Amino acid sequence: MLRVADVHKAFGTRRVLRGVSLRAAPGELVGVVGENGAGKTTLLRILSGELAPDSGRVRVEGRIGYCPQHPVTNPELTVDQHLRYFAVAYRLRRLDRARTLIDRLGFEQYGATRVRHLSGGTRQKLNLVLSLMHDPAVLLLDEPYQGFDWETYLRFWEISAELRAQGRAIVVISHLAHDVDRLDTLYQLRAGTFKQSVVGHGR
Ligand SMILES: Nc1ncnc2c1ncn2[C@@H]1O[C@H](COP(=O)(O)OP(=O)(O)OP(=O)(O)O)[C@@H](O)[C@H]1O
Repeated sequence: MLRVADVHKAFGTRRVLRGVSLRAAPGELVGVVGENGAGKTTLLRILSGELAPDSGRVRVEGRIGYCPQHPVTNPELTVDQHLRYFAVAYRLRRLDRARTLIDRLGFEQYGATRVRHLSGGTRQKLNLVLSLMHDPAVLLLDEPYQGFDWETYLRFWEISAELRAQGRAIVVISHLAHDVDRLDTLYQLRAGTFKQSVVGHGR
């Protein structure tokens, strides 16, 4: 469960978020849209705890999985080294879930490849797996399918639908109008606040 109430954030004189409130319940798939520079990434960084809001409340129940807009990977480490590194950070004993996700996203052949030799789309697949491998209760995904080919894009939504059915709360930043049908709730960020619509087509 994620609850956000009246969050404000300014950078200097630029007031990016001016009273943003949002809820994502277990089993709810929430989309956040808005123009470039509207403040979507800023909001997700605040929800993940990476950035402090100037004011407002953020309450998260359960573990977070955060897939940031720009991969957090190290170009010199291999895919498998990333898995091991994140497994330690997440205190995971097994990598089964990460391996299953990698198989489903179709990059199992790159385990021993350094990230700097991966394509942009494959790097983004790894970024997504790193955010999901500990089975978080609350997923914060910032344009998670950037650079994905069509098949992988569809696979991403299939995985999201399964996680929603398993009771995970999911917040996805999206640019694509045709994603709307997959969501339960859509928040449009405009002039620093939300306009919310219940779309409910996703089920
Ligand atoms: N660390 C920062 N310091 C100063 N300004 C920032 C910082 N981070 C974001 N901004 C500004 O805040 C505004 C919102 O940026 P943000 O990245 O949140 O937008 P966005 O909606 O995610 O955009 P996009 O769709 O292009 O990814 C922009 O004007 C940006 O320049």
